[in-house]
Amino acid sequence: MTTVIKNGTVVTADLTYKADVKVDGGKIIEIGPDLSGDEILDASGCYVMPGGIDPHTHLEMPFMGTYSSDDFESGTQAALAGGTTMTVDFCLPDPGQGLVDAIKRWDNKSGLAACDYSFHMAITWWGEQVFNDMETVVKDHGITTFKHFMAYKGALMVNDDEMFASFQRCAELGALPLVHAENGDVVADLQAKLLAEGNNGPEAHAYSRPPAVEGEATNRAIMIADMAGVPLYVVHVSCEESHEAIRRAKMQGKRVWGEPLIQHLTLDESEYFDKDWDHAARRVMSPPFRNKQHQDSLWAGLASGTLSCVATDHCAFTTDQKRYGVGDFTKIPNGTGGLEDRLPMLWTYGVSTGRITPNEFVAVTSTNIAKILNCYPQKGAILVGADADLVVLDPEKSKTITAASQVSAIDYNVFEGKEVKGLPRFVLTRGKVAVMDGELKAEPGHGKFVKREPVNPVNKALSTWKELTAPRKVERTGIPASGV
Ligand SMILES: NC(=O)NCCC(=O)O
Ligand SMILES: [Zn+2]
Ligand SMILES: [Zn+2]
Repeated sequence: MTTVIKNGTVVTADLTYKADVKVDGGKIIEIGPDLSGDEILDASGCYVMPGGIDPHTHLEMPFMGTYSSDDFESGTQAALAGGTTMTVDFCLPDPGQGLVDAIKRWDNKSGLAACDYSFHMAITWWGEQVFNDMETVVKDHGITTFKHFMAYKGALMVNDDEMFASFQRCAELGALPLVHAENGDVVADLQAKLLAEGNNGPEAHAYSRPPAVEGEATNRAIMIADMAGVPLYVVHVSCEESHEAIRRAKMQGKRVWGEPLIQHLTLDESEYFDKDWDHAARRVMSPPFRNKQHQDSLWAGLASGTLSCVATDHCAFTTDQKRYGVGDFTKIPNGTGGLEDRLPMLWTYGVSTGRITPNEFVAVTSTNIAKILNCYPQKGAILVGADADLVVLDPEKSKTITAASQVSAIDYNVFEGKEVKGLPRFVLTRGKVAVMDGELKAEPGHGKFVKREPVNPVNKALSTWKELTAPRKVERTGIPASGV
């Protein structure tokens, strides 16, 4: 059966034009005027765009003594409700656990995904098995991105020598390292000091993670990636210090990409000073929300291209789970939600305000990450042959965000009360209509794993240049006899 999206304006990362889009067998089969088909979706007054790709989610993630409350079933339905048609989740091996073993757990969890998804693999410890498994993960499982936590000391954190070893392995395999950039040693010390002083509320979470610890770690990761001859992707860039490091690296010709979150772009540190403990704790995440100057820096990065993708880091804990940390802020599970709200919030606070253009909106919510993750143009494109992952966005449709009306399984929403404009009229996931006239019709189990190929052109260019400019032994004749 063919479906035609009619009378809309196609908006991609680089073009805006009037055309109908015809879909069959999960793929885009034709783009042009006056198309006919079995099912017609009227997109009058709407923009037809590639579905959002959220490169950073933690669904049913075991973390800080509990599990994040949105699983693949509720999380991917929330994603579709907001126009996101692909999520990339993090596979987390336990200490000492093999990487392939960890994938099995994530495969088991993802069976009820309603939209397509892929995985990043986290490097949570280092050893021969990890070194060997990395090749299997890339070649047999199509997971080509490896995350390194520079924070969460005593849990997920890896040290510089482990990171350097892993980055070099990524370079050999054509894979891409990712970093959570915060200096975990300094954070741990600051946490202990704050607690000892009786500073145990959620605001102390922000005090323990100042922008400087993020800036230092970002610089360090960039240097290590440069030494290893590999590109680098920095997740949840929240401040000018980290953005500045990425900006400088880019100007030096280094292949470094930065990912701000919709939360950091639109919510600020004043949330932690709220008198209501629950309100503040619900917003505890790492890195924490920052002030307006940092937000301006992130917006400028999106407009100028020094920051590349907007994600959510969706890691949703209920109020009861957050209360594990009453009396000790270090025990508040870190993470917030956003999957359902990323596109409408970015449209409202980015496009409607003139901070970014509609084409830039598509670039930072979909196309850029599809290219970085090497799944473009299967994903992130409106082209014949691409997957029919599409969002038909009505720029006039508005709503007030409330927890009561959300799809996500948690009992609050960090964007509660925000008025947003620019909502999906239709969402298609591989050709299947998951949002029909604004109503969610997602089908748990429809989602498929997206396998990715290693060695994208950036890795290849970088390794070619590194090899060409590598230090070389000087061949000499007439070397004098040793003085000994
Ligand atoms: N960001 C956060 O606070 N929680 C999720 C885990 C992570 O990405 O650091
Ligand atoms: Zn993180
Ligand atoms: Zn995360």
